[in-house]
Amino acid sequence: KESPAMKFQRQHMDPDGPSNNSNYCNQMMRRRNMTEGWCKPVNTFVHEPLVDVQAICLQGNITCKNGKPNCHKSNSSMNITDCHKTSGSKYPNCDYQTSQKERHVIVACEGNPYVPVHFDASV
Ligand SMILES: Nc1ncnc2c1ncn2[C@@H]1O[C@H](C(=O)NS(=O)(=O)C[C@H]2[C@@H](O)[C@H](n3ccc(=O)[nH]c3=O)O[C@@H]2CO)[C@@H](O)[C@H]1O
Repeated sequence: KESPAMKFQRQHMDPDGPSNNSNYCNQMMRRRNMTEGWCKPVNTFVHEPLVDVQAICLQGNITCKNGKPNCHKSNSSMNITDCHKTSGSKYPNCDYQTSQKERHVIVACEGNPYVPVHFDASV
């Protein structure tokens, strides 16, 4: 069974990216298995070293969107790519818009070791 930490890495980590090709999201959403059963509507990939994203758990503690107290906001902005399902996207042909951004990242952390398990937002 995939752990929450490994699920976070599968869904949100791409240190080697971004390739600024407009097909990045179409490729990566499939490759990371987020187009099975449905087209996941929104997904962000973070293009920073895993250790830097794990370090967010030690940074600004804030309330998550769901009201839980275990979210943390990165001190500095990070290289990310937002993938948004297009209006024309029809399962199983999931189609995404690829947007490269520099944003502060907000993740939820859990466990021991205390690591990212959920991507909450970017600001
Ligand atoms: N405080 C917590 N503490 C611990 N765990 C917590 C906590 N909160 C949730 N989980 C868990 O996380 C799991 C999960 O998949 N949550 S999810 O909301 O659907 C994820 C969102 C995100 O993937 C994506 N998105 C969204 C915006 C954006 O900019 N970028 C972007 O990528 O869209 C998704 C839907 O919004 C679920 O098991 C839930 O129980």
